Amino acid sequence: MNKLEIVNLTKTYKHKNANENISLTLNSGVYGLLGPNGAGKSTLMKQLATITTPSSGKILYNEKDIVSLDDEYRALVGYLPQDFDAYKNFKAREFLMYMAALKGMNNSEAKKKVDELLKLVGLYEVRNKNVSKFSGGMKRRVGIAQALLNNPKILILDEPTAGLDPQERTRFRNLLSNIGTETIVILSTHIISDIESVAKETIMIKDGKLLLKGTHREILEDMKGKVYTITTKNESEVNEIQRNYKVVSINRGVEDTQLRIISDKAPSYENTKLTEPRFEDVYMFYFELEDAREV
Ligand SMILES: Nc1ncnc2c1ncn2[C@@H]1O[C@H](COP(=O)(O)OP(=O)(O)OP(=O)(O)O)[C@@H](O)[C@H]1O
Repeated sequence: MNKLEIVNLTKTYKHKNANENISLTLNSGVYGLLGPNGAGKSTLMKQLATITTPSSGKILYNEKDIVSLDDEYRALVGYLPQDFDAYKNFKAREFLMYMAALKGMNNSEAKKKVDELLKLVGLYEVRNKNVSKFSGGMKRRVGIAQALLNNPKILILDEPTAGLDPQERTRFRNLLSNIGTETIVILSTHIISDIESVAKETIMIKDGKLLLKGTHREILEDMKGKVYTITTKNESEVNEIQRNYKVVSINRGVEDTQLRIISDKAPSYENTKLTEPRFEDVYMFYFELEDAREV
């Protein structure tokens, strides 16, 4: 069994609820945590990683409260914080060996694991280079490697793909699909395509509250009948549509302009077509345009 239960979790900072009454059950597999800035993703992850304690509610691992499991629980967790920064004066391998020692691994076990992970994240060739010389994406990969040192049963990754280039992102996705089978992986991101390709379920939060949790297919099913394309040659119509609807994208062609919009009711413009929802539409439906544009 590998089960995390989050029960009515609330975290209050001063007078603000960063998380409010969140209840979720998670089993092995990859979960994508999606939400705009300030939604409460990092706060939820910090509580799962025991970096911060809940104001109320509880977290159970295999039916036991993680507070009472204490170090036994921590030994099962790998965590990549959002603001992860490897100690700059360390070389990559040296840093991972140091982290392995902190996690209580013996030297020969650590050497084997560190080299394995350096290869896995594609940093083996540069293992003896100073982390300070690394790009943002390479530093992130060091962070991912340190989170994997103890073969975690629960892997918490706060924006793991921030700063990764497309090639690094693909490598990361492949890596995740290999570890996801026996580990509970929770990853937060603003990048919808990360979630589309690796997550078995998506958890969406906004203003600290759980909006929905479901498989890709379930979430898209809910959006059916709400996404339309409108094609027009009339620029004032384009402006009017932008004022009145949630617009996911605008394609300006030579002849005409096509808008992709979200609406509960069919718009009455001449060239309107109901279309199949995509994940970016879901994001747009629940969150705001500025975030959707980051995709
Ligand atoms: N230590 C803290 N003290 C006070 N308020 C905090 C603290 N940490 C988070 N908050 C507030 O709690 C809310 C949720 O923050 P959190 O960092 O969890 O969001 P997030 O979804 O991870 O955002 P982002 O995508 O920008 O990282 C925000 O309003 C934030 O300002």
